[in-house]
Amino acid sequence: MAALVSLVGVSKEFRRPSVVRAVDDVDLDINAGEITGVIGYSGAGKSTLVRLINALERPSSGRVLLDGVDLGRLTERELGRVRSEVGMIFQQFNLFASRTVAGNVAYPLKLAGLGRAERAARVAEMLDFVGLADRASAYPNQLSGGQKQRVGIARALATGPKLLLADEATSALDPETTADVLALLRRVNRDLGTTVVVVTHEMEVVRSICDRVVVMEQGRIVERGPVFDVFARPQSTATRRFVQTVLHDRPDADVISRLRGDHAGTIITVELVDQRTAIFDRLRDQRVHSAVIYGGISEIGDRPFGSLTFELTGEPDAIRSTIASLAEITEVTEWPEGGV
Ligand SMILES: Nc1ncnc2c1ncn2[C@@H]1O[C@H](COP(=O)(O)OP(=O)(O)OP(=O)(O)O)[C@@H](O)[C@H]1O
Repeated sequence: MAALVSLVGVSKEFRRPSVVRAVDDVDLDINAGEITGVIGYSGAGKSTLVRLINALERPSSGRVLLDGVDLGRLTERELGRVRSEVGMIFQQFNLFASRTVAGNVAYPLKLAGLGRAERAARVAEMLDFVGLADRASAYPNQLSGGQKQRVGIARALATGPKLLLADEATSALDPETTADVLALLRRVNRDLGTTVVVVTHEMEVVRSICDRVVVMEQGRIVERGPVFDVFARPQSTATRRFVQTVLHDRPDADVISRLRGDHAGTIITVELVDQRTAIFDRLRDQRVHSAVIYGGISEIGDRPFGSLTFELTGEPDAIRSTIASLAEITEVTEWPEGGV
């Protein structure tokens, strides 16, 4: 897949008040046509990474290429043109309070030199796309947070950029509004073909819309890959912690000891990756009684993902062969009797 953005050995140091390496020797390709999530805790370097991509910051070393063009080699004037191919939305929306919704969306079109009629047509088209056609003459302070971000998206996309950068774009919104704005970003990607980079500290944002994820810690990329793979096999401690914030299907030690109090049988947790029905087929074959006592299934992309915890009761031999049979098709955790 073609990279729209490539970072090659990029570092960014800030020297005041003391030396901080906000981005530390990062190599990264952002694929054209995908939604890439950049996740990390506060201070990991996410915002700096994004500001390097739209040339608001220049790297201390390394190269940033946008569509094959090395941003470091461009003049300020050429950079201006490149920046118009990159839209950006922000946590605090950054709308002009003194301009109407239509005026906000028209602003970048004016800068790009479009005439009045062309501007009006494009503004109408964009407001229609984000579902705010009826609020064109409202002012930002008359809008909800979700509506403000829709205006931000319409404004960012008005000039038809190839790339949309979303820096914590849903962090100031409630969960329901967040889901609406994320659905809109997905539509931007699918319907307009815009490549999207989403900076977030929330794994739910990554789970719900991203194709790929990059995990940052102390300026470095500690993990990357397709979202499904990273959820299924998180490698770093930071990634595992992020994954746990959205997957509530795996019992922890406290849950297991509580379950033990109510269930005298053998307790196992079965990972569920794609093979929803096969697990039940295997359980049906055996002379073992099984009951689901904990678990959950969610989706990543369009694929089911989760785990189920069963209590198995029956003859020890039959239980052993059930577990062996399940282990042929998925990962099985058998919780020891004495606690975990
Ligand atoms: N202009 C600057 N001058 C000095 N230090 C900076 C500057 N911008 C960022 N930093 C420092 O670089 C590091 C990375 O900051 P950055 O904002 O990129 O992280 P982040 O992951 O986006 O965090 P947050 O989620 O809190 O915004 C931090 O230690 C920060 O204090």
